[in-house]
Amino acid sequence: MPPALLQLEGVSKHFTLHHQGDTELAVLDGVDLQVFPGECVVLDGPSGMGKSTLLKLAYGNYRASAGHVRVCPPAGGPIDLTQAAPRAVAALRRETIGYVSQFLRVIPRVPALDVVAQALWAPGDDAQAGAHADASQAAAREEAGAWLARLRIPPELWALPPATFSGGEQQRVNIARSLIRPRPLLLLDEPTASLDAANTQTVVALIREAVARGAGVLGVFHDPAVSAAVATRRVNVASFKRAA
Ligand SMILES: Nc1ncnc2c1ncn2[C@@H]1O[C@H](COP(=O)(O)OP(=O)(O)OP(=O)(O)O)[C@@H](O)[C@H]1O
Repeated sequence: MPPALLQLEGVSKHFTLHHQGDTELAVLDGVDLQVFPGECVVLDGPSGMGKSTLLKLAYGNYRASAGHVRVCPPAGGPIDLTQAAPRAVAALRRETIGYVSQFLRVIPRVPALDVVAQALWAPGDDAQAGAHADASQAAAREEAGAWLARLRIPPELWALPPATFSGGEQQRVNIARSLIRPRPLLLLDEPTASLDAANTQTVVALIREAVARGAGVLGVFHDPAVSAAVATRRVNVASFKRAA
């Protein structure tokens, strides 16, 4: 069996609510979970159980209160996000982990086409001049255009910054930006939440294509039909609760 792309071992996450007398909120406890290449693990469980929190732990947005969160990059051994330096986390996010949330973090004044194409540029490309950087940026923009077209963003919007786009348009730009680079591990937090039926089907197809090329996917889907269409395995987050 190939090594796990993501391995959570004995992971707990508690929040300290400082504005409520430092009350401890225990959200996840004893999480043992692995994601392997070529599978789509769907996280189930009632609202507020900790599904998004688990994805944020796997992306390094939240630091685990206990345990280990290991991500395996294409070259080299696993890296423990609970101990990794910020530079190592940034490299993992660039090359190994794709994360789609419901919201696009809008970058002011950057056209939608470049918001997507930038995910393909080599680090520093945007600061470099010269024929090589120009050619690689042109190729990245061409590929970005193909992704935006597939996700039905009209070409007249490509040159505009997405700040004024509709919620569904912003979400599709976000999906294109997060998936255009074929990273091995994808974390998807309700990626179809504000999409119409046609775009939802496109995203289902994109997820299946990623799994078929060997990516490992860990996702949360509000729509049971989407979840059924992509899941190869299900894990109920309610099982990661401390016994009362
Ligand atoms: N940064 C934070 N600070 C304090 N509490 C938090 C924080 N993030 C999440 N929580 C709490 O952790 C619990 C789990 O939240 P989370 O968003 O992970 O649930 P979920 O299962 O994804 O819910 P839903 O299905 O409604 O999206 C909630 O009670 C939430 O209030």
